[in-house]
Amino acid sequence: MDECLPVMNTGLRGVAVASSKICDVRGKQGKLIYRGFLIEDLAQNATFEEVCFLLLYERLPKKAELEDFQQSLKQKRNIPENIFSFLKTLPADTNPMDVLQMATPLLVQNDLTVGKPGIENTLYSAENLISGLAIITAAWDRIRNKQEIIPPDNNLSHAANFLYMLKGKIPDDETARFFDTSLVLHAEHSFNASTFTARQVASTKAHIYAAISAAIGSLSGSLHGGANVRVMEMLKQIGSVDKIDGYIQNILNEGGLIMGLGHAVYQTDDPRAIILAPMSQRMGQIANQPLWYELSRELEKKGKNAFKAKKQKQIFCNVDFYSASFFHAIGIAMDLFTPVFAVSRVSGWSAHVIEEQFAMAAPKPTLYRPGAEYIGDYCGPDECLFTDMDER
Ligand SMILES: CC(=O)SCCNC(=O)CCNC(=O)[C@H](O)C(C)(C)COP(=O)(O)OP(=O)(O)OC[C@H]1O[C@@H](n2cnc3c(N)ncnc32)[C@H](O)[C@@H]1OP(=O)(O)O
Ligand SMILES: O=C([O-])CC(=O)C(=O)O
Repeated sequence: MDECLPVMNTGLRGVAVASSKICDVRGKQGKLIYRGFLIEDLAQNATFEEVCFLLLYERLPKKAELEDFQQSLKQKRNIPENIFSFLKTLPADTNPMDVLQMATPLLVQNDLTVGKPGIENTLYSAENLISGLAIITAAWDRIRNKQEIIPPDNNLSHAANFLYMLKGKIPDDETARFFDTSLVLHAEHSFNASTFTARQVASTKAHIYAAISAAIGSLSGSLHGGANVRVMEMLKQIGSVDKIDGYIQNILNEGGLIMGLGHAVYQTDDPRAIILAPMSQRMGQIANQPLWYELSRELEKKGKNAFKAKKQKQIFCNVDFYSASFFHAIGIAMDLFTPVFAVSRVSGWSAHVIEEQFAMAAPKPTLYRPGAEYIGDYCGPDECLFTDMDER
């Protein structure tokens, strides 16, 4: 290896690899900020569409701008029919994250701007992706359950339309608003693993569809967005409050993970979990299923205490801890939790792809290409000698 700065085997924790104007995560304080605005403020006051505009266009929209933006997203709900035909060829048990990752690049078909220079073209693609991912996710759930695909309802917001296309029923206002807020909460989180993936792909000058598809793959992992599914599996496995202690002891003794706890950046509770907890409680009450919130609440307390006793350090809730029981309460299938995360995060990923490709926060675009310390063989002081097959 030639001279390289040694930040090896640390997962790049604490290493800043780029400047960004999109998001600030202040881990010690538990603050999450999108383009200067606190997440608490956005969750309280902004719709998902407003947040998408903020992330993509760097400021909150004026009324007319928001209306145009909403209209533009609605127009892009009509994805090419052959995407549905493709989905219908897949086995019904295909993982929805794999489906989303496979189908996302097909959205390129109704985007004549791809490959053309100019930020306005990539912004068009970003809107196409924001609309498209929601449609694909809802349609796949219908197709795999042998139900008719529901056409979009352009009187509905992005959040309400997604739930409508998923279930065939227009959600009540409270559910629609809560779901919209959950999309706001999941939209952006600086250089998390999937966003870094998207930016790295974008840095090669690959188009935004390639970057988003790669990011979906990255999000699917159980240490990242895929944790929300594992949280729900864990809650189901525990099943009742009296089983929590035993579950925790087993998991910690086996060196396993309590899903939804721990974070690479936050050293306090994730502000999104703090907002999601009462939303999960409320939706659980409405669905007449208070158990999952109650289990989560107890598991949080007991899990944190047991972790402290075992490791002599604290652990905190991340976004996936309460999103699981929240999504469950509003009737979203467990294996759709991570696709729903992607349906929201595509907005943040897109903003990052644009920032990366158009050097919006840096002097010029740069290809990511870190080094690695080679610790493999040299077969002696120099390189190995190639041996013929029958001499090995
Ligand atoms: C949207 C998101 O991506 S949010 C994260 C979603 N992921 C999860 O919820 C999965 C569970 N959590 C984890 O695996 C981790 O906390 C991560 C990957 C999120 C963050 O990890 P890091 O901050 O890098 O911590 P790291 O993995 O080094 O763990 C530090 C120590 O805490 C332990 N630890 C971390 N999280 C947990 C957990 N949830 N349960 C039990 N132990 C844990 C580790 O085993 C490790 O122990 P050790 O020091 O004895 O080896
Ligand atoms: O920032 C991270 O590492 C993970 C996370 O919480 C997110 O992507 O929302």
